[in-house]
Amino acid sequence: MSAEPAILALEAVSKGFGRGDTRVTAARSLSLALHRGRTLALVGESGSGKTTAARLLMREYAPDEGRLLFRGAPVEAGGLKAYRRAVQMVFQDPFSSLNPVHTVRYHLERPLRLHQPALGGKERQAAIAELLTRVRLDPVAIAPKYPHELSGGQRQRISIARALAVNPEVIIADEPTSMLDVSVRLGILNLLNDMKAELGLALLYITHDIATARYVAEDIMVMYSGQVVEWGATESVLGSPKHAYTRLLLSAVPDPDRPFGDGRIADEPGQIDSIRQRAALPQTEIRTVSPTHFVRLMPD
Ligand SMILES: Nc1ncnc2c1ncn2[C@@H]1O[C@H](COP(=O)(O)OP(=O)(O)OP(=O)(O)O)[C@@H](O)[C@H]1O
Repeated sequence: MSAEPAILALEAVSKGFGRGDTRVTAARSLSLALHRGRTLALVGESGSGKTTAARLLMREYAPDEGRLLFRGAPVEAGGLKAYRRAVQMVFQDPFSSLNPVHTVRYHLERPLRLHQPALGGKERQAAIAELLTRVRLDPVAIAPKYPHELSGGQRQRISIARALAVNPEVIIADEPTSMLDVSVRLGILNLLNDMKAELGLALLYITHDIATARYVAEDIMVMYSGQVVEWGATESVLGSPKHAYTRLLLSAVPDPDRPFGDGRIADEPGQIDSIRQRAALPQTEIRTVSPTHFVRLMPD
């Protein structure tokens, strides 16, 4: 955890969908805070509420209860433009997040035109080259290409460059490597780590893969059924997990000493699901906990 004030925070936020018997509570009194130069990993199985948390942070959903705070204050209507620039998202699917009819240059030109209208043509081209270099791509070779001419890893690098084009303070990366070949995942995670360090970004790294969370995040939050069951410094949470569900997620990693060893990363959602079913973790045992106080709610 960091002593610096949070750039972005959810404070006791709840969000549900549907009505009556079919109502799903996707976030229950969820609190989290993102700090400059730090990564928070949000970990949990499919359906635990990770993407809902991301959408609440992106202001795609309004909370039913609780507050979103940006630099310590609620976002007013007048501050929306600054907020949209400051908080950027990198999506899971690099294949659908780029427009197939436009070149890489176009994808980077657009946010630059929108958020830095004072840049002249030459300056804008220099900014595009700088962005591509920053994400470790060759500007001359890559700028004129179309998305179908790029690998999945290269596309995800373009998505990251596009997010960086507006000088964000926060990047929310929702499963940014899960659709990529195992061989390029580590490169993308390293790039996100480098961007955090070089640009002082606050990162929210959403994943169902606890092994990669350990690799990129200073802090970790484990979600189950819409609520946080455990959080803290990554090394202490994963080194000595207090909650049975955290231990289950850890047990799905084939070899904790070699999380990237041979490509057997535990990133199949079904794998976690089946472990939960085998252990018969009861949904009813999960109750709302206070955002700063996490206890073992489930039997060991
Ligand atoms: N727009 C929506 N309408 C109705 N239900 C929703 C909506 N979005 C999410 N849910 C439900 O809320 C719960 C949490 O979903 P969410 O997508 O946040 O989980 P997740 O942890 O991100 O899962 P995944 O890893 O599969 O993306 C699920 O039960 C889901 O079905």
